Amino acid sequence: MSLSDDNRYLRGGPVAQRIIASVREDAATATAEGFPPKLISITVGDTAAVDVYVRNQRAKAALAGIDFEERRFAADITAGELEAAIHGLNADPRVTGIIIQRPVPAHIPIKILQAAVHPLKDVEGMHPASIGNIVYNQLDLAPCTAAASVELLKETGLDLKGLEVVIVGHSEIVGKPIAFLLMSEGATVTVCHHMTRSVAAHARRADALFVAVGRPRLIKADMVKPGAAVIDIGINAETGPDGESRIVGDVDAESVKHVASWITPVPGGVGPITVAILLRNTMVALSRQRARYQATYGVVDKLAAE
Ligand SMILES: NC(=O)C1=CN([C@@H]2O[C@H](COP(=O)(O)OP(=O)(O)OC[C@H]3O[C@@H](n4cnc5c(N)ncnc54)[C@H](OP(=O)(O)O)[C@@H]3O)[C@@H](O)[C@H]2O)C=CC1
Ligand SMILES: Nc1nc(=O)c2c([nH]1)NC[C@@H]1CN(c3ccc(C(=O)N[C@@H](CCC(=O)O)C(=O)O)cc3)C=[N+]21
Repeated sequence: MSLSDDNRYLRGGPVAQRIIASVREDAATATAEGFPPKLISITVGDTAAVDVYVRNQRAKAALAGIDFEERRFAADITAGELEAAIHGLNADPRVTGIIIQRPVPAHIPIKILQAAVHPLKDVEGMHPASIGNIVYNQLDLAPCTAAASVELLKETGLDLKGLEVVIVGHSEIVGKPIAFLLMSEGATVTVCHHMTRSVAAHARRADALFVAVGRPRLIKADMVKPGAAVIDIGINAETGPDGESRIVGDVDAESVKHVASWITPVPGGVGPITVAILLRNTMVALSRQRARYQATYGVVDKLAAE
């Protein structure tokens, strides 16, 4: 298929803008009704990809009318202290959503933190009780990056039913949820990881290739089927030839763009949609909390209840 360079790029900006515009309307209505949305981000230690994400969360939350607060903790904090902080946020009625930025330092088991977030405030769908929803095809609150990646694939117009999809990377937050979301859509899914014998052999069969590993230029042109859609999820900070720090993905875009029919740029691809979906998930969490509030107190309006 011959496409101009411009059409080859699946840009996330316009999709993100659409989502944020709709979140903004919902947030304004909820705020007027006495339920202002508030998102809390928890960061432990320092990671470049997290800094980029948090910076964009802050900027886009402001655009959408969602209150945003970052809580930063030193890398030597204990798991118990963090759990206590999360329990405090669970108990605070002003807090709608809590996101725990990954990675956390090795001495803190991430699962303990994810399980500490109340499922009604779990805006990433990472609580053990939440992640099961996508296995049961309840997809309205899925892990943000996975949902964002699938959203971008849909922009190609490809029919997902029976589509041959290969995912490289099987983390709980990206690769695995993408596999479940795509199975729900009827795709045939292969998942590769560091023990896969030949990632290239699998990748070359894919009509749609998702890559979430965290290794710049892991995927080269000879690993891609001509005409495929390539969704690059990697966010890696590296120093460019000019000595400046820059963000690159996991795909060698310069070579792959000549083989693939669609490729997501980094930056400007999956990342902006991830942020938009986090905000959308915050509104989904808010409406679940309102439903709980109504069921408990029999009123829809917190202000009217006072
Ligand atoms: N754009 C966005 O919105 C987001 C981007 N990211 C980015 O995506 C990337 C991946 O993130 P995340 O999933 O959290 O990372 P993890 O480190 O948790 O997972 C990486 C995965 O890649 C697999 N892997 C490692 N080496 C290879 C290899 N040589 N071949 C095949 N698979 C391999 C690992 O397998 P195994 O476990 O078997 O070793 C693991 O499943 C990072 O660059 C991150 O910054 C992450 C979240 C959101
Ligand atoms: N619990 C958790 N969930 C995550 O989803 C998660 C995480 N932890 N830890 C860090 C990674 C990384 N990540 C990014 C998301 C969006 C951009 C983003 O907005 N990128 C833009 C902007 C780039 C820029 O401003 O330079 C882009 O790609 O165009 C970046 C990085 C989410 N992650």
